[in-house]
Amino acid sequence: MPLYMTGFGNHFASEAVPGALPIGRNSPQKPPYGLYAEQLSGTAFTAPRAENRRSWLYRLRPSAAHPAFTRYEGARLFAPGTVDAPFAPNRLRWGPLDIEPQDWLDSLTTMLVAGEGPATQTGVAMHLYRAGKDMQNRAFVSGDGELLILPEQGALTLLTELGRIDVKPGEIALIPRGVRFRVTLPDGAARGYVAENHGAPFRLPDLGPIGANGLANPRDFETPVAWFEDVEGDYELVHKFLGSLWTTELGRSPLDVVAWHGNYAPWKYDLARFNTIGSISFDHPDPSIFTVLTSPSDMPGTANVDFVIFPPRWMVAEDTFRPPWFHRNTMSECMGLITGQYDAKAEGFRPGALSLHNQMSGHGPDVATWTAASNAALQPHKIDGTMAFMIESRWVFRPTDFALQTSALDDDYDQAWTGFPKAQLPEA
Ligand SMILES: O=C(O)Cc1cc(O)ccc1O
Ligand SMILES: [Fe+2]
Repeated sequence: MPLYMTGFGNHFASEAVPGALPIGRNSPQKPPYGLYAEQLSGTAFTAPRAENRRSWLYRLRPSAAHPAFTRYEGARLFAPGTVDAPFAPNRLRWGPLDIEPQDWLDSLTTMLVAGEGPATQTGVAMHLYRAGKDMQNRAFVSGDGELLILPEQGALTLLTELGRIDVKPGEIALIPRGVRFRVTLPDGAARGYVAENHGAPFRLPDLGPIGANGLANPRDFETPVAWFEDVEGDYELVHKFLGSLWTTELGRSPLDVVAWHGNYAPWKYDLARFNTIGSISFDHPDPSIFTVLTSPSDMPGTANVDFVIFPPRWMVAEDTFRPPWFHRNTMSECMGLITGQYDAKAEGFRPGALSLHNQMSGHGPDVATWTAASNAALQPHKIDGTMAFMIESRWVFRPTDFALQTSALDDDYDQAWTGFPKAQLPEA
């Protein structure tokens, strides 16, 4: 069982071998045991202290020691670029994809990309994974963004440079940009979502009048203690860089960090710990009250990407249409479902599915949901056994070729909003 240290963005210190972590300085002339000191910077050296993120790693060999990268030919559906042709403002929805025999890396399938991407450090990409075997003797790293991993089926073990994380459906994990890792599957197969954030690192949202507590509380984020594998021999490293994949042969495991300290580290979080807040009077509040994490952009209050969840919660609002209202939004909304049913869609949105409501496209409850909610007795009611999520961005999402061509694409999604009766005005 991996061990964890708690707190979002804390300055941690951990050693897998006693005496491996230098005390009182980052880069001694001779680190303990001949380890190599390496700084991993997740923000500019000069970022303000409250935003500055970096860790110091003490490893068996420097990560600089590797031959040149060449083009990686696996993971053919991962990061292949988006469609250049004019893209209609249609609402889109995809059913879940089947699990494949590949490992986690090769199963990654890019569906949507918002923003310009890694070259300008803006936007977010939505990938799906559907893996059937362990990653062995190879590791992956994204230089393009941090990876927010959302399991939907099957647990994952994330073996990272900074430690081991066990994560299962209902929990999420984050691998910072530049951290190397491999994935094994304790349940033999796994499926889920990955949001790759190309912009500013995710942080907890401000709470404003909510106060000092609530939503995702910092103490519930768990970062693993130092762990390493001492493996010599064939070992591949696949590196994602500017949207394409590159490979090199290391001859050793890159997961060889014996000790580390700092505040740039992977973590996991159990979504059941989210302190959900909602209306106790009337009206359906804006879903920003469900923000778990936010990546700000240069426009105040306008996220590069927000990660928002729709957890189990009580509905008690009076004289209110309780489900999400009809709306059009300058932000673009991509949604997924971990378990249960989503309260805006009575039908057709299954766990593992994905939906897209881009900037200014009209959406909201489907006809069945609208009919039921307009006539429901407004007793206190618990929405239970569900976990939907939204990746919301100020940038428009564009689909990949695969996303537009797969048979998982629902060719009838507009049907969700047909058949609404016309409002009846009083006779003049
Ligand atoms: O479109 C959606 O289903 C997401 C959403 C949920 C909600 O409660 C309010 C607004 C909103 O965009
Ligand atoms: Fe919406």
